[in-house]
Amino acid sequence: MRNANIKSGRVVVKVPSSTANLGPGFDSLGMALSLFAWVSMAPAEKTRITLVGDNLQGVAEDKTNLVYEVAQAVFNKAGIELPELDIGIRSDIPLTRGLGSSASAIVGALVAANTLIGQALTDDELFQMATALEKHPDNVGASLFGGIVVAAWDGLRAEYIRIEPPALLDVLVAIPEFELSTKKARNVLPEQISMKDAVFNVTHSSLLTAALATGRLDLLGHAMRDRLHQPYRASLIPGMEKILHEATENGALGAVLSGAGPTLLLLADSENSDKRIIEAFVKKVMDNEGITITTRWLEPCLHGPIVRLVDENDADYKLEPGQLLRSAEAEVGA
Ligand SMILES: Nc1ncnc2c1ncn2[C@@H]1O[C@H](COP(=O)(O)OP(=O)(O)OP(=O)(O)O)[C@@H](O)[C@H]1O
Ligand SMILES: N[C@@H](CCO)C(=O)O
Repeated sequence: MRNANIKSGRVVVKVPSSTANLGPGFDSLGMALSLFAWVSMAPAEKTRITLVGDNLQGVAEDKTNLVYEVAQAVFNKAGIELPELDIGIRSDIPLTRGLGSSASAIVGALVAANTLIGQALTDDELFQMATALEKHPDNVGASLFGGIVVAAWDGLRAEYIRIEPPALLDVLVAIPEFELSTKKARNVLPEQISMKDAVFNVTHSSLLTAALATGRLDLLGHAMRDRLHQPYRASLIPGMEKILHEATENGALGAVLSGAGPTLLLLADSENSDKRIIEAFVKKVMDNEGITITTRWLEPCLHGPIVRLVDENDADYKLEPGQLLRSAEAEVGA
């Protein structure tokens, strides 16, 4: 058993959501977004899990909860026993919509648990664990490091490089009311693709990465095209094909399926794009398909998790986990 430096207070972690793939960078490119989840964690006599807000319906409130399980994986790896936890989770990230809700929960749990045990694991160990749990590094990399992450995982080890997102990039997400699990959206993908389509994706993903790294917003429309996953997923998301094909004619820099979907993501130039036209176009297409969507303008999030250790003996923090998370926005930063 490792000599643990277990913190006595409560850890509160704010984690960004993420979009994966950015079109051709399937399982490789991710970008953190300004929509957040919070995980709070403290050692306890008996495990309690408190869910806050409307976005966590159906999430387990016992020891099968993803956040609890991931925390235990951290303690196991560090050789520390901490079986009972008081956990609070608040999320503004809708579940199973392609905005990395599971990745943010995994990253929040990893960082909170690791903070509780005095940073026993390195950032690299957390990234390797997160990738193995999520099975691809794009969402977890973005939530863990912020900005844009270019990552590759060979099933054993993941490597990444973080890129600072171009300035002046606005992000419209159109979130359908229906859910689409990553599992279902991966099941429609073919086992094999043609050399022609493979070459298309390698070249476009490389161009996209270079365009993002050098701020060439003018190339995004060309570079964000994909033949590896979006064409196969289109049947699951009415309106997607039209939005992807016509986005640039309607003022966007480019449009893609966000992660495994069903959310659609459109990029805009915050100084030169007419955001009203882009949003009206998306709403009209989805309305014609009879799909109800929520639209939100977001920005790339430049930071990974923000961590705060609070002393529960402090009168200000004598709060239930739920209340603490409600005030977490103010405490841990907007
Ligand atoms: N905050 C959370 N706490 C516990 N479990 C969560 C939390 N957020 C997500 N999950 C789990 O993750 C599942 C959603 O994962 P899934 O990969 O299907 O979608 P996603 O992560 O929202 O989308 P994508 O991976 O395409 O971006 C939920 O059904 C739930 O089981
Ligand atoms: N790269 C993954 C992301 C899922 O969130 C996919 O598209 O299946």
